[in-house]
Amino acid sequence: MTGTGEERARKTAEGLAHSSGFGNAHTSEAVPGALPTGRNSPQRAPLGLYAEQLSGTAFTEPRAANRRSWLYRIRPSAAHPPFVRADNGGVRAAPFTGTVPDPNRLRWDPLPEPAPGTDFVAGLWTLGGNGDVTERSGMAVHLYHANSSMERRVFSSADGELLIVPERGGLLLRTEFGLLRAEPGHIALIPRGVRFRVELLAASARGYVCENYGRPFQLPDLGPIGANGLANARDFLAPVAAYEDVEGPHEVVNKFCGNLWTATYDHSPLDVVAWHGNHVPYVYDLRHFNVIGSISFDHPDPSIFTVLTSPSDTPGLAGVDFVVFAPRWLVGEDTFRPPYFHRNVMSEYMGLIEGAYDAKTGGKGGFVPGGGSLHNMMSAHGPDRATYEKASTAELTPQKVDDGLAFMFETRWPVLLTEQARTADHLQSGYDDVWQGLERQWGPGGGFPGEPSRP
Ligand SMILES: O=C(O)Cc1cc(O)ccc1O
Ligand SMILES: [Fe+2]
Repeated sequence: MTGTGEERARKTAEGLAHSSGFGNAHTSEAVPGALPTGRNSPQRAPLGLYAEQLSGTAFTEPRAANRRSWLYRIRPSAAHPPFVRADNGGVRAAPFTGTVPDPNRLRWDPLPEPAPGTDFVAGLWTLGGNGDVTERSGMAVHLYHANSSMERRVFSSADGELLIVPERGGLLLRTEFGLLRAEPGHIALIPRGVRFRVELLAASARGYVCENYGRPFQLPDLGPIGANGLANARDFLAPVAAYEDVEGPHEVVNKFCGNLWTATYDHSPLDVVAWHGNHVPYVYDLRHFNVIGSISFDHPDPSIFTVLTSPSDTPGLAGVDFVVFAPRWLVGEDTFRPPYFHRNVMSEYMGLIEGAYDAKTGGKGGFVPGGGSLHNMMSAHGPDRATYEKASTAELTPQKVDDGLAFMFETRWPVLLTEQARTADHLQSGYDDVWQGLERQWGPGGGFPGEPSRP
């Protein structure tokens, strides 16, 4: 092969084939006849392959929730030497007990430049989270900043599902199920336990990861919205089978109960020639999100922007929701149109993929792409002063909000910080100031010009 790794990866990523539909019973074979028909585990799997089941839910979970796939591979995953502990780098896991839970509103700038040769795994940096990996509950917020492709090395998390949100630089994900390309503006969803290698499609790559320790993400119910809308199932793209038949050492990095472990296989573990099932990775282009909103008055709660939800045992209470603030029209009459002032029992981590967010000022020291904010349980937040002043006096003509793409990981439990997040140089100071100067309007002479004030 010729060309740089980056060029090779880009060529491979072009024109990828997919199998579409969230939650479908997908089937795929890279070689005709590799996928058995009529049964999962024939006495001898076709073409000398080994059959292996990968279970994402307990065998006995209800059919609607059950996730599993059958993989037909050159060597069974079981053929490996012992895993040994590896350096955790910037990766941390729940329970997050390293810092005192902090009720303050916090905001970070983007991660600093990584050292040369930092791949996706080495570039992972945990901000915080909640729950407990050993109990399969809660979530973690990670960020990544990488400048190198993974080589002869794959990663998987036994602790949770990985929802990857690229902000800068495309990723080619070589998974056990085949190839996916995730550019900024897309999300990638890697189910628990699925092995994958990340190759960069640009000189560097930056983004966010929600590690969902709880029940797998699913599309939210639509209730009165009807049978269509928000994220449509057909826009989620699974890969088609594509296998590597490569001998020689390959490092498998396994995140298990919070620590990184590594074992060296003597062949590529991405050797799946055919597969079928519904425990599969996906990419989804957030531009396909069908935004629903108010066409009369008032600002609806952002739950209408839910792309994916990880339910808990309590109906309507998510372990974590992934919510996107995509381009949309605002037409509400007599309405304060940006996000309202609020205190929320849920905790909100927000990131910005591009442009600006309509509740916050961008630019240096503001809410910027690659940065993030944390508004923990019951912390008071909402539009900053500049946004409030502008929106409360704006002329309410129809307005297109299309200068940014923001998202939120909204979780049922407070997000507790890692020590590295609490002490990071890129933690902004003075975030509280954005709500300073919201002067009283009540009282004689107060109120808006031309409107009654208290006598
Ligand atoms: O705090 C935020 O910016 C997120 C958010 C957006 C919105 O439209 C309503 C509530 C909310 O928490
Ligand atoms: Fe909020």
